[in-house]
Amino acid sequence: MQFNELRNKIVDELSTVGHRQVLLAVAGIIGVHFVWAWLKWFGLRVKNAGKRKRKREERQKMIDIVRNSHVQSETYAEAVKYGKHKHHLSEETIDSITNLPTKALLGQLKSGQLLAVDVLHAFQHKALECDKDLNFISTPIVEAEAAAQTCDAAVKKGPLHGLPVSIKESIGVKGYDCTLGCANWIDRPWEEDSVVVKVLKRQGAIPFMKTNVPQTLVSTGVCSNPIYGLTKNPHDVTRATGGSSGGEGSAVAAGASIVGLGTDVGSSIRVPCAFCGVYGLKPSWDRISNKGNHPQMSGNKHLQFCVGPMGRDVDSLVVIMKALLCPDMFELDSYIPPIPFRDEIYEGLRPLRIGYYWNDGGGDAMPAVQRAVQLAKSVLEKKGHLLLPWTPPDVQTKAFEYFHRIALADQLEETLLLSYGDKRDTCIAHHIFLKIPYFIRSVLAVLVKPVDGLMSKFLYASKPFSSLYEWFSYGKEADAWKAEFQTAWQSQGLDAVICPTTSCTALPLGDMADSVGIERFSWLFNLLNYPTGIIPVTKVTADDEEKLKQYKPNSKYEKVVKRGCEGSEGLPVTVQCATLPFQEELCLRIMKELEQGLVKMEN
Ligand SMILES: CCCCCC/C=C\CCCCCCCC(=O)NCCO
Repeated sequence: MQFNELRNKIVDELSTVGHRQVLLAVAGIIGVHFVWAWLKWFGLRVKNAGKRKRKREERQKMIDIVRNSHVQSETYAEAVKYGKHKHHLSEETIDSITNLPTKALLGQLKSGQLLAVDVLHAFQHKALECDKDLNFISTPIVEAEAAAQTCDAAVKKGPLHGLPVSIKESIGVKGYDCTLGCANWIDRPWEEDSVVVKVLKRQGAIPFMKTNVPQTLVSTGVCSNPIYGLTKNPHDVTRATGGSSGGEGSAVAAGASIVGLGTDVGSSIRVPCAFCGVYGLKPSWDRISNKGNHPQMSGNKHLQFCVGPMGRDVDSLVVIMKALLCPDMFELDSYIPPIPFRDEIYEGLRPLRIGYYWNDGGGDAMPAVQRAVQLAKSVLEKKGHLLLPWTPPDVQTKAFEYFHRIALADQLEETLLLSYGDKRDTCIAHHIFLKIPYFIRSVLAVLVKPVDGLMSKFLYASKPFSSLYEWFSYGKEADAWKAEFQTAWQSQGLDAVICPTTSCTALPLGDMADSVGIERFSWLFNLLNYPTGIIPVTKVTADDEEKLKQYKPNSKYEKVVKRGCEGSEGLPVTVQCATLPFQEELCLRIMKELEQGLVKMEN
């Protein structure tokens, strides 16, 4: 039959059926489509619930394996009785090992004064004990035992000989899932270690646990997901750890890890450092390899994610950076510029010009945070540097829009897909806003503006791109603004800036820490791609609490943050130090001087 004949036949047939029946048929087809899609979604939800339960059981089994290999006994003779691999460390010894500063621990491991196996057992023991209250372990790495034994038998000792390190869940470790707290990624174990894990192992480090993350990694307040649950802050278990490297922050702050690896695309190393009071470094893009990690958010070349160390002191960050910046890493990932750690910059003595601020044009940080910046300023002045007040240009206007529009360019579609058909954690509940068509969001932005200026700004800045041309043009505009920013920085002759990490200390769990904007002060350096380090400088005092009472909030955000900071006496307060791209060594130098100056002040 010819095509025309067939078409005429169909038209004839349809004309006898009538419009009503046609409409009914179309509605039926659409209905079946939706029911089918819903059934598929529902089936996935049921399947995912089962996968999550099994994963939790598996985690418990792994914890038991590690726990059961630890038989506590006071004497070595008893340990021998239990078997060669059982640990024989008393609580006292465990404390003395786990409390050592990184350099001292490495020194004792290298000299043979401490065995890698004992050090591993001490940290495993401490981690398992602390985890009961804090829940920072997503999974122990059981191969650590064999690695420590191999290390003890080795003749050649690497720079990180026997150093136990913790690894964020999203970083690839052979044989282990990178779920990001999403059931869809359960049972997809990594076939290979990521480049950073390979290099750390080759340098003698012993990865011994993977640490928890917020579901999808796109939460900077609360670290929680439906597989492994909520991670708590060791300084106050009713407060958030920050995210997304919250498991690392909690573990390091608890003393259960001396140093670990986190990732940061929009503050994820730095907010947990601030909330948990630990040291951290977000390097420039491409200084440290990202190859072999979970690819979430890695497709957006205007905002790339960085792997960086989080640790107990500046030395821990330095030893990890030195170990990673080696020919092995440059060979395993040829996209990384082969720039080794430059001791001459880290150990430099040149007096520096450092800008400082606690208001980026979007309101003052909380009083304790302002005091922390002032404290850092006076310590650095005593070290001989020139500190200048500086307000970075256009942060709350242009930069806010550039960062958020670029970060949300795909309307979080990749992120929402990760948790499709899965239970969604409350820490990412607000992501669903991006499913509302933009024209409705823009109306909402106008309506909420009088009561919540920040939410209104978020809603405006979530504007999607209508074409690739618009996306390319916007990228060029953002690059031009970055160049202007660099000019403003260089016109002051700045080497670095010191500013708050975020405007508050650790916020209470619940709605408050789930709210948007926690990454205030830190996202700027993702947009700019400037290396940024976090240094704990003080603790909230009674006087800060008094001043907080007088703090006049100018927006709903400041009101929320002020309320969250109430009752925070004793919580750690950090500052942030940023330098120009690829100046990680300079950033670490300033952090080290600050750390030394603060210790001197205490004594
Ligand atoms: C309309 C309001 C919804 C806004 C929700 C999103 C809020 C902020 C924008 C993106 C922030 C990115 C945070 C990324 C955190 C991070 O660094 N993750 C680590 C990935 O390695």
